[in-house]
Amino acid sequence: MTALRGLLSGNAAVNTRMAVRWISSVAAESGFSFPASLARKGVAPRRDPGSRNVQWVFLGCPGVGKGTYASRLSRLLGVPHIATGDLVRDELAATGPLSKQLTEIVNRGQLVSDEIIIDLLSKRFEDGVAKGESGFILDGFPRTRRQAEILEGVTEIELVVNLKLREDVLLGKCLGRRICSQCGGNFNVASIDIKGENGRPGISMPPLLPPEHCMSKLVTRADDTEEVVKERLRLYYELSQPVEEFYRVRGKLLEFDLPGGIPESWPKLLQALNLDDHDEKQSAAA
Ligand SMILES: Nc1ncnc2c1ncn2[C@@H]1O[C@H](COP(=O)(O)OP(=O)(O)O)[C@@H](O)[C@H]1O
Repeated sequence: MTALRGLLSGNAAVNTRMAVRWISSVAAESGFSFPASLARKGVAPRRDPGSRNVQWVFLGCPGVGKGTYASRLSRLLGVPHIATGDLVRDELAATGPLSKQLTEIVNRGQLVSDEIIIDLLSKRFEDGVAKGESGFILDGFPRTRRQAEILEGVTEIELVVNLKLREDVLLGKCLGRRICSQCGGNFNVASIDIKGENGRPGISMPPLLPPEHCMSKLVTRADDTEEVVKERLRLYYELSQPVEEFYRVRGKLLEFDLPGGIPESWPKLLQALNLDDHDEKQSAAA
C-alpha cells in the first residue's frame, strides 16, 4: 500500500480516521498481540525473556533521556524504538513543501498536526511490517490526549513509562545534546553535578560522550536553543497531564524518577520493569 501522503489534503477528521483504520490493519497484519493490560500497581509485569512483542510507550519531558532509555530497552527486548521526533527530523531533511512547513513548526517548539504525525507513524509501521518487525517502544507519541485516544483505538498499549527528572537539570540536558552527523548516535556533553541542600538530595549526571571517531562530527539540533527548549518544556507541561491521566486511570502508567545518570538509573529502571534478572540482556544493551 502506498504511503498516506495523499490523505494530508482534505478533511482532517476523515483523514485521521482513515489513517487510524490503516494503522489498525497494519497492526493486525504484523501479528501484534493485544494482551490485556499487564501493568499492576505501578510495577511492570515480569516477562518471559523470549517474549518479543512488547507494546510500550515512553513519556517524559524534552531532555529527560527517554530516547536514550527507550532505545536501550528496544535493543534489550528486540523490538523497534519508534521516535516520532526522529520521523519528523527525517522529514525535515528531505526537500519539498512539507519539509518547509515542518521546519517552521519544529523550530518554534510547536507540535506538528495529528494528521501529519499519524501519517509519518503509519508509514513507519508499514516499513517495519515489511521488514518483519513486531512490537514497539514508542517515544514522543502520544503527546496529546487526542493522540492517546487515537492510539488506544487501534492497539493495546501494555505499559506507559513516565520518565521524570528534576526540572532544574532539563534545560542543561537539552542544551548539551549532540548528534553524530554520520552515524546518527545521540550523545550529551552536559555535565550535571548539583550538590544536595536543604534536605534535597543532589544529582550527578556525567556527560554521555561519543567515541573518538564521532567527536568531530557532532551537531546540535536546530530546536535545541534555549528559547525553543523553554517553549517545548512549557508546552510539554501543559499537554502532558491529560495524557498521563489517560493512562493512569487505565492502570498502565509506571512513574519512574530518574535518580541520576545512566549508570545509576539504568539498573533501577530494569528493576522497575522486572527485567533486572537477565544479566546477559543488560550487557547486550550496554
Ligand atoms: N507526537 C507528536 N505530535 C506532534 N508533534 C510531534 C510529535 N512528536 C514529535 N513532534 C515534533 O517533533 C519535535 C521534536 O520531537 P522530539 O524529538 O520528541 O522532541 P523533544 O526532545 O522535545 O521530546 C517536536 O518539538 C514536535 O514539533
